[in-house]
Order: sequence, then C-alpha cells, then structure tokens
Amino acid sequence: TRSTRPQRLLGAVQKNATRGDPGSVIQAIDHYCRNKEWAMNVGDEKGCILDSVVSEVNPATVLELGTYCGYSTVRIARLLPPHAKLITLEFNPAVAAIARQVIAWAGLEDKVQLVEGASGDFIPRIKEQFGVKTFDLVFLDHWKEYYLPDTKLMEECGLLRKGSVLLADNVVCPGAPDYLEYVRSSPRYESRYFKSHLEYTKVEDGLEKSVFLG
Ligand SMILES: O=C(NCCO)c1cc(-c2ccc(F)cc2)cc(O)c1O
Ligand SMILES: [Mg+2]
Repeated sequence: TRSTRPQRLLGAVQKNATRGDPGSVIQAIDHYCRNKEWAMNVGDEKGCILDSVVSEVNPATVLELGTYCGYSTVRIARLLPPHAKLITLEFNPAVAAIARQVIAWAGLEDKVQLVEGASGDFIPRIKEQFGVKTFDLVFLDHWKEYYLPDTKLMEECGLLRKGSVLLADNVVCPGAPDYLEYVRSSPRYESRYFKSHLEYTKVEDGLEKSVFLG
C-alpha cells in the first residue's frame, strides 16, 4: 500500500539530515516540501519569525498545539535553554509516530514531551499530569476552529500568566477569524500581526503574536 505524506517526509529526513543536527533536519524538510511534496509545516519563512519570538521570550515552558511531523517542534526545541520543557500535542496517532522519529533524529527528545490526544481533553489535565503551572509561550498550529475555544480553556485553567505569549500560525490561510477577532479586541491581550506567506508558496499568511496581560 502507498506510503503516507508524513512517512515520505520522515524518509527525506533520514536520507538527507545528520542525526543530532536539528538545523539539518529543518533544512531537509524545507527542501523536500519546497521541491518534492508540499506539507503543512510552518516552513522556513514563518519559521524565522517563530525563531525570533522564541529567542525573545526565552521560555522555560512551551506548549505546542498541533505537532504534525515535528518540524516546528524541532525549530522551537533547538532554541530552548538547557532545562526548558516543550509539551507538544498531536491528535493523530499515525502522525505522532512520525513526529517522534523526526524529533529523535534531531536529538531533541530530552526537551520534548509529545502527547497524543484531543486538546479539549488534554488542556484541563496539564497542571496535575505535567506539573506545569503556566506556559511562557504557546504555539497554536492545530485545527484552526479550535484556536479560540482552546485559548479560552487555557485562560480558564489558569495556564496563562501576565506576559504569556500566544503565537498562532495560519491566521490568514486557512484562517482563524474568530480567534483573531477575540485577541485583537480583548483588553486582556496585546496583539500584533506578522505578515508572511503560506509555507512554500506565494499565498499570503501570517502569525499573530498575542501577549496575555493577566
Ligand atoms: O490544518 C492545519 N494544521 C492542523 C493539522 O495539523 C494546517 C493547514 C494548512 C493548509 C492546508 C491546505 C491549504 F490549502 C492551505 C493551508 C496550513 C497549515 O500551516 C496548517 O497548520
Ligand atoms: Mg500551520
């Protein structure tokens, strides 16, 4: 039976990247997705904006919603200080299995905890199950219709503190209009749009950075 797109992406990493070298994993995925087969990684252009936000926040605790094949997980984890922790959540078990191997190839498994499950079930359990009080940075990159409900859930569960940064992918394409409206109009957020392009294309997309004001 035919392989899946995530399986072929993992093959490109194993063929072209050096074990333990996160930069080569990122490069191998971007080259494959630009030249062979598009995939919904945040990509190199938006990835540079992600890098700059991660470096600025210098987070001790990170939550990523939507692991996919682990591309942004590797981008974030490679920039984290030694004892920082990244929890990443993926709904699809087959995709999570690929992401684990990509993260391992980059040598970043000690900084990353990949959890399989649905965000609505998982978010209320984070405090007790993972011993996390609040997140310094949240990267939203899962199903776009879940950005808003999950943000409200994180607020309600006390997972955000004054200064927590939310960074959301795809706020233009595919789009998250209700989320954008919320973070841009709420007095509890200071929001800013970083204009870019949909990964590996010329289509407009961007990242929305929203600081929780408490
Ligand atoms: O659904 C997405 N993520 C959640 C599942 O992992 C997603 C989709 C797209 C995309 C797809 C199809 C198209 F035509 C345009 C954009 C892009 C992304 O960056 C994404 O994160
Ligand atoms: Mg995305």
